[in-house]
Amino acid sequence: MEYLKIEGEFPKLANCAVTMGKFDGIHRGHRKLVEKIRERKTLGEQAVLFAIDASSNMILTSQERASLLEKLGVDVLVECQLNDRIRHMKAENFIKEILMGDLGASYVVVGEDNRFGFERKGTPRLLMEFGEKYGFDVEILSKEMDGHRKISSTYIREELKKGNMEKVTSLMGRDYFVEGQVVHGRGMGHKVLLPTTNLVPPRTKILPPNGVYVTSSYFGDKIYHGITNIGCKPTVGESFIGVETYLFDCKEDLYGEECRVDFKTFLRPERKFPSLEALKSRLLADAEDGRRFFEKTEK
Ligand SMILES: Cc1cc2nc3c(=O)[nH]c(=O)nc-3n(C[C@H](O)[C@H](O)[C@H](O)COP(=O)(O)O)c2cc1C
Ligand SMILES: Nc1ncnc2c1ncn2[C@@H]1O[C@H](COP(=O)(O)OP(=O)(O)OP(=O)(O)O)[C@@H](O)[C@H]1O
Repeated sequence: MEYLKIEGEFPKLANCAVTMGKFDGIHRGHRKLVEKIRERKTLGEQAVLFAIDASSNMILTSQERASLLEKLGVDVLVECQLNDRIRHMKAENFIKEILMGDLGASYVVVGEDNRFGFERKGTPRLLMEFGEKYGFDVEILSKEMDGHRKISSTYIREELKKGNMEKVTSLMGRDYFVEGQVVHGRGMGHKVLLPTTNLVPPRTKILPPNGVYVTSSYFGDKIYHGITNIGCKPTVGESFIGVETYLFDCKEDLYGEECRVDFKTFLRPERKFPSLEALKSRLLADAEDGRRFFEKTEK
């Protein structure tokens, strides 16, 4: 996949099947659109996703989004900040200059409530009108629903903030995850408590509430189940919010390895314990809860 981060001019492409939007999370709705541009590859078109990039509070970092889109078969990811040029461009000019002019769109697919251009005046209907006039295909998709509510990045962020990981998984069609390199903690874990892997989550990423979660950690193809604390370890005091996992039945040294932690369910809020012994007995009870979760789901 070509990953183009636009600073100024757009690239000149041709014969493209394009979808566009903010695309944070690549949730089930987004994937319907990606599937459509992928299908058009059989007609010799390139599958192009035009994504407006936000810089904070993201479900996925830009890099995580890019690697998911690559796996889903997108040929070109065009990523652009919501800068003054884009913000102030009239919807008609956005279609003519960027979609038709730069991206050479022969097909455009968006969701039924998609808005673009200055004052968000661009609509699916406007795209249809231009498509008919200038000869490119336009498809408008109905929204993928969760009961009566449309699936959206906003909805997923709300559920993430509540720690409702089961709902997040169902809306995304995949578990929420945090990726990073295993770094050294203060070493107290394996000396006094339990051995753990520590990750520093990316700054731009939205995190569920501080607390303990049942998780699966991936190191390449290798998977370990476990329990993860998100927080600043109030019992011992840490200055930043970390993601710290106790992996079940793991004897390996994993420092320096790249890891992805998938979140399954919330167990309890993070707490300040009166002693490390009290924390340790809670951790052992949490681990039992975590193991029971997997015993149930893997039956
Ligand atoms: C599953 C899990 C749950 C945890 N829960 C808490 C907690 O509720 N309160 C707390 O202060 N620290 C909690 N911790 C963090 C411990 O304090 C931490 O493992 C210990 O301080 C070792 O940190 P270190 O690796 O930086 O030495 C938890 C850690 C794990 C792995
Ligand atoms: N549930 C859905 N079903 C089908 N298409 C969707 C769905 N959600 C978004 N889309 C479409 O995907 C593209 C990108 O959507 P975008 O990320 O901008 O919106 P969103 O997911 O609703 O997020 P937000 O809550 O930030 O508005 C748009 O064309 C949009 O209409």
